[in-house]
Amino acid sequence: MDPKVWENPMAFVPDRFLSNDINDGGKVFDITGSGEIKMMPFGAGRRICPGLGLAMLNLEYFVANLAWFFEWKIVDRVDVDLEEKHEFTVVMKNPLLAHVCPRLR
Ligand code: HEM
Repeated sequence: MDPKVWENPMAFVPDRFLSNDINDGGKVFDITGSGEIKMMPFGAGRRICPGLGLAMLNLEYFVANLAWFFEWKIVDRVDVDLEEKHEFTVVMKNPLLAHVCPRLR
């Protein structure tokens, strides 16, 4: 992949969360801010969230279930737009529109 795409924080490159370094063979993305700070949803340092491990397990389970039980489709003629805006936190400028249907068993 072109490294310039990788460096653009707005580009849809979920693989960036597999590694801190595209050449290191899949080391896990550091969300603890112990090396460099790229993303620290649980804070960093001495007061880092002690529930980090529990929260990550739950989030993976939650997202896996959303993908397993529902079919997700974008709304016709509305592209996914990753542009952001600053409110209390950073949010999507144009919220994601999706059709969500239960998968038939
Ligand atoms: C997605 C879920 C969660 C997020 C995003 C989150 C995020 C955070 C953040 C940003 C802090 C502040 C860290 C700092 O001051 O540097 C924090 C603190 C804390 N979190 Fe979480 N947390 C989550 C889940 C949990 C869970 C599941 C528990 C407990 C079971 C927990 C317990 C705590 C406690 C006790 C603190 C205070 C730590 C201190 O001040 O020393 N959190 N969390």
